[in-house]
Amino acid sequence: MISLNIEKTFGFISKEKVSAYEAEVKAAQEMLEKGTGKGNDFLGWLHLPSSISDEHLADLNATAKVLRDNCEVVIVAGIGGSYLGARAVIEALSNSFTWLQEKKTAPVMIYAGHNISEDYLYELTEYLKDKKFGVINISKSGTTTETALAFRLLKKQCEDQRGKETAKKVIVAITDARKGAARVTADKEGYKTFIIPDNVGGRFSVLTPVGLLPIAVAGFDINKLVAGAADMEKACGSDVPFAENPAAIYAATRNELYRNGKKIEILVNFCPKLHYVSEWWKQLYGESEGKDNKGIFPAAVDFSTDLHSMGQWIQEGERSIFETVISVDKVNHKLEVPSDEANLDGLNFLAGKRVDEVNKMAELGTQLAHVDGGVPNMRIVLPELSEYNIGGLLYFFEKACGISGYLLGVNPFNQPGVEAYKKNMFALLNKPGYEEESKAIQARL
Ligand SMILES: O=P(O)(O)OC[C@H]1O[C@](O)(CO)[C@@H](O)[C@@H]1O
Repeated sequence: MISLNIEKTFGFISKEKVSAYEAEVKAAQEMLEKGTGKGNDFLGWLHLPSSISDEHLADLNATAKVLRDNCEVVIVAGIGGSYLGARAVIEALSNSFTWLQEKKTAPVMIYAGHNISEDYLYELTEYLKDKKFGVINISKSGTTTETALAFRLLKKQCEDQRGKETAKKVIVAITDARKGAARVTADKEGYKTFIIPDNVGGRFSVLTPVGLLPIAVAGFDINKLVAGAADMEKACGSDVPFAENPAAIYAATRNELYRNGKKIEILVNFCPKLHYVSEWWKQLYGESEGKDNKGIFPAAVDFSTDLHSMGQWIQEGERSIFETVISVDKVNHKLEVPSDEANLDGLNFLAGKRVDEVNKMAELGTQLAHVDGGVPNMRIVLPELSEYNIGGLLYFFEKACGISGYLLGVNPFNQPGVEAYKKNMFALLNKPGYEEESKAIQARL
């Protein structure tokens, strides 16, 4: 199970001040449990892990098998919470070069519907031309432009290449039970569908079929992922005392840092496989807390890579940041630094050492340097990258986010600000129904 260490924040905020959040956190947890807080119609994620049935997992695994048996490539079409969770888990657990390996144990997973780049979509459709591919179309609203546009292209190509009957077998829709264009199309075409519950918002949906189906298709054990999340649900439960509850402590610490002028949280990893965990986390916290002119800005870096770009800013720039490091204790493979007779690179002092030992010293050295430079530091340790631990990590962040949003005094479960760009885009594109907005926006150009 993951563990949290906040010792290296204490030069900046006091332990007593963090402990003093106990009552506030308790109130926030009660609001979540009793559904008395803002956004209380979106609390379906709270006890989701412990309520997932074996039958549901079996249905997901069976559908994943159909896709695995019939596809060389599977496209996950979705944006935001409708793709980031799946990508986060799949990339965290996959071989870094999985798509280059000759002997494949699972379909190549590709993501679309998360941008409107003509080149991206053209290149994707070109790549797919000789591939037996399938599509998982994921959209809670069923009307998101980016995803709908990509799906329109992919559906046609799949039907043209594989025939309508096979396309029906290898296209799966994950969407609302009743409404939205994705639902209408799936029902009309007879696709297998999974439902995103009404009371689970996109960014909290990784443990619904939104995340679970693609993760299973990619060959990972969703039963273990859910088990890890369920154990974390217990560990972060409202009955767990504040001092032993990682979600409570994380939420309290980051809010105390925020109240002391630390407006930016940088999620750090020392393992590139975690890049998309950070992307998922950015949406979770950004959409949940960034409103009412408030909220910690969630940023992320991949170290040691970004020590050679953002490292300077973090060490010596404006002191408005703190770091939360995700550290993986045990790596999955062993590789030692070889000795070299000529030693031209001067690295023989590392000969015989594990590469991970060098990485761990980079991590420790960075932590000490950044704390010395005025950057408070929290550390989340994962024993290793596994389905179980990643499941726990995701739920930990979700629970802490719910608590943290209530500590901040916002509704952590809406995202009204996202509509502004959509309204302008539709007005600029003369979407029917936007005539007034179109006129108004044209007058501004
Ligand atoms: O699943 P949908 O409805 O396509 O939405 C995708 C994403 O878009 C947003 O609604 C923001 O526009 C996110 O909250 C969500 O995760």
